Amino acid sequence: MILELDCGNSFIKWRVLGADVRKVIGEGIVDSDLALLEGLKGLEGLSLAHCRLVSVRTAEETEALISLLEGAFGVSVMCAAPAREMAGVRNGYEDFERLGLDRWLAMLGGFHLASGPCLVLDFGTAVTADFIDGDGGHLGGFICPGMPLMRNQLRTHTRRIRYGDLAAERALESLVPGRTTVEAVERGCSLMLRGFVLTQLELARRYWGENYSVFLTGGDAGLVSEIVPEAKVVPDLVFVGLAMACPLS
Ligand SMILES: Nc1ncnc2c1ncn2[C@@H]1O[C@H](COP(=O)(O)OP(=O)(O)O)[C@@H](O)[C@H]1O
Ligand SMILES: CC(C)(COP(=O)(O)O)[C@@H](O)C(=O)NCCC(=O)O
Ligand SMILES: [K+]
Repeated sequence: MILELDCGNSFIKWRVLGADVRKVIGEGIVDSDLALLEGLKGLEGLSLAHCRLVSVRTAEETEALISLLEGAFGVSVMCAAPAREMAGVRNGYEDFERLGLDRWLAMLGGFHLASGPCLVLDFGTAVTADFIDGDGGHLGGFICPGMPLMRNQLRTHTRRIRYGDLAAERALESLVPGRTTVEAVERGCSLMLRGFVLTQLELARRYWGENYSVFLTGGDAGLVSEIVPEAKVVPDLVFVGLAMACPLS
């Protein structure tokens, strides 16, 4: 079995693949290392032969997680590392090591699935957009605050914006002008995301006309998917790239 981990700024996404790697034996989204261990220990018959991981956390946090996993399961952990070029994609950053590894892997996955020009949009703590040309050249990208950051900035820096998670979820059932604070904020932030997405699509059209693929990934991809009907929603896009960057043989 193979354990795959995507350690983002807010959550760790994990899954366990079987001997037939097309079979997902278990998966989850957790907010701490300990919750990850608990989730894994809850899997019956778990026997890990390999583990591969991508992290955008600090080296210290990532190393702590790796020792925890090595101690608990006796596996060695393979980590995705920055590269100038991989699987036909050329990193477009001036300093290739500075490009977020989750972005890099999602790009590898997207270009592999599209075999052509593509726009990769990831909706996590931050929202990122990356443009990959038909020849695999990364043209660059954009980073802006994601839904959790936008709403928390408003909650933190104003005195009268306070509401709970359940109300937030309900508020997003519609996008008409809000009549309560929670509706006004949640829908306002959701429209900011949609505006960002529409601008990215415009830029993609300027580069490639109609001849390009769009991929949506990250926990909040569902907030924008209806305005991009042509997009492929691929929740495990980072894992697709992770398998390419950390092959087992
Ligand atoms: N099952 C889930 N658990 C936690 N967050 C989720 C879940 N499904 C969707 N989300 C949304 O995903 C967002 C986090 O996205 P994610 O891609 O995990 O971020 P990051 O990679 O930065 O940790 C949260 O704002 C939350 O609204
Ligand atoms: C942009 C990010 C914060 C996104 O992280 P996420 O929202 O997925 O947790 C991450 O990819 C990162 O730390 N990147 C390094 C900076 C850069 O890509 O330029
Ligand atoms: K992420």
